[in-house]
Amino acid sequence: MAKDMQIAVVGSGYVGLVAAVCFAEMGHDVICVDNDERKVAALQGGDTLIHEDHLPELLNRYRNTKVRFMTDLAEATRESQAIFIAVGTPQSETGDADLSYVEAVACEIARSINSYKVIVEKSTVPVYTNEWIRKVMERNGVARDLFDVVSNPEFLREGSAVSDFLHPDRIVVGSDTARAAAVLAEVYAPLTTGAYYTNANLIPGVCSVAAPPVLLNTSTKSAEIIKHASNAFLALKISFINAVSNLCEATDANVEQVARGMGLDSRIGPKFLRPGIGYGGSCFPKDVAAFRSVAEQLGIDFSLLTEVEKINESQKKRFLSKVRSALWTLRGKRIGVLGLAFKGETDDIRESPAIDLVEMLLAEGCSVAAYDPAAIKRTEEIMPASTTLRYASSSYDAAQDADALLILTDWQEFATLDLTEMHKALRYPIVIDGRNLYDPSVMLQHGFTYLSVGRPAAHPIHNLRRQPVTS
Ligand SMILES: NC(=O)c1ccc[n+]([C@@H]2O[C@H](COP(=O)([O-])OP(=O)(O)OC[C@H]3O[C@@H](n4cnc5c(N)ncnc54)[C@H](O)[C@@H]3O)[C@@H](O)[C@H]2O)c1
Ligand SMILES: O=c1ccn([C@@H]2O[C@H](COP(=O)(O)OP(=O)(O)O[C@H]3O[C@H](CO)[C@@H](O)[C@H](O)[C@H]3O)[C@@H](O)[C@H]2O)c(=O)[nH]1
Repeated sequence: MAKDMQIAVVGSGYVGLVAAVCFAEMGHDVICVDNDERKVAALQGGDTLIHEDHLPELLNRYRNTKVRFMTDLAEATRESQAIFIAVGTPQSETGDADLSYVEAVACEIARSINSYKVIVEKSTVPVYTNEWIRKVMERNGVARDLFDVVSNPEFLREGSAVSDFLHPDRIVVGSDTARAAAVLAEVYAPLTTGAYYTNANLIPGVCSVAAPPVLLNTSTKSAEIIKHASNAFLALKISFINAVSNLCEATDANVEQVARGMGLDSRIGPKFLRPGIGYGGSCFPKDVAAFRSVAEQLGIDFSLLTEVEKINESQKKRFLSKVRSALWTLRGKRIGVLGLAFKGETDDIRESPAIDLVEMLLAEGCSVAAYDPAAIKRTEEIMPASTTLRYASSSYDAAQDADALLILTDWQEFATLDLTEMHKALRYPIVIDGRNLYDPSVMLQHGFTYLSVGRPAAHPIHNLRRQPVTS
């Protein structure tokens, strides 16, 4: 039964598309619906539209067979047992999650429902959303025994989305009825029983050695809160280490040593203790704001989250001050920038701190040559090239004749630059690294002035003159 369950996924953005092809990989038949006709046509033709490891391979394996893409939600509703809603829940002006896309989908399901369905919140939504979906269904005349609403939050990260989906730490199912919980248990059975991991056709590097994930059954409200609380806690961890990194800079201590010393305590753990230029992306900024807003509406003081946001904002300004401290004045300076995406291995630029920094540099009168392995096309759409902004063809092209090179995204390829080439390309050998990709002593050996986050700066003598390369 689990092998041939018919599932609908509504929304074929990041989460919807990854969920659709991964459900197919788990053995299910999937209809993936989007109201963007252009997107549906591209997906039918095999274009994923996003840069994500393993996604093209899975899309091509299953498109138009086990995964059908369409715009017709009514048909998808009628044919499926479980309908996963994975549409956007962007931040509204007040900080709340804008749930209008979720509501529109619920209304459309209500119009076409013909037998018992489990409606699954896969989008990140605030507590009580399941009750609102229920109300929308009932207001549209759907009998209460024709549906259940379940919360099944998604924890995948961009850049490792397929691997995260097929090999999650936990699968949270918030359901208030045993009937709906049983349907979700069946959907995820290939993972939770471990059966999927014995498949001979596993994608190399994704799931070869896997302990089956824990299936955690909770109430719907608890599941909704688990998602917001998890993202807010991870954001808090990042802001905490960023604040600690500032303290390290003020005392000439080294945040990497401090983070390692903290992370070895198993109660703290080593992950999400990388300092940088602040968190970004389509999730943390909006989800922290939405969680804060939920607390406010419930009359609960959660000003800790306001502090998390404040530290995150100030981290970008602090990085700009670091650039100023290395270059004295900024007007007219030529800056090479490595990285536009909000993190490495993705072309997503939503709420990217790198883009914010490029905007700040341009506002200061700098000219910028920026390079990113995958995100230039998307960036050009919101920030076209101009007399002061050029998109470079490589890291070395971005560095050519620049007064300083900034590393703003943690792409793996930026951690393995040819430092001798880079030194030759730059007008002054100054690297300001917002992601701590290099060992300061190695940069010093190569003759760079090297500033990073929360670690003592490396300054060769006569650091503002071009230095001979020593390696
Ligand atoms: N991006 C992530 O890494 C991630 C991870 C976990 C959870 N989430 C959550 O998942 C949700 C989706 O995020 P995303 O990044 O995939 O969003 P996205 O913007 O990439 O995709 C949303 C898709 O929904 C489609 N859509 C909107 N209204 C529709 C409708 N009425 N019918 C059919 N399709 C419709 C849009 O055309 C779009 O393709 C959000 O709530 C987000 O917070 C995202
Ligand atoms: O130690 C760290 C870890 C991350 N970041 C930054 O934090 C942001 C978010 O990174 P990450 O969490 O890896 O990426 P996302 O794809 O945004 O994933 C987060 O948001 C998703 C959407 O809700 C959740 O599903 C994931 O579990 C959650 O990790 C990025 O700007 C990173 O550069 C740091 O600065 N330091």
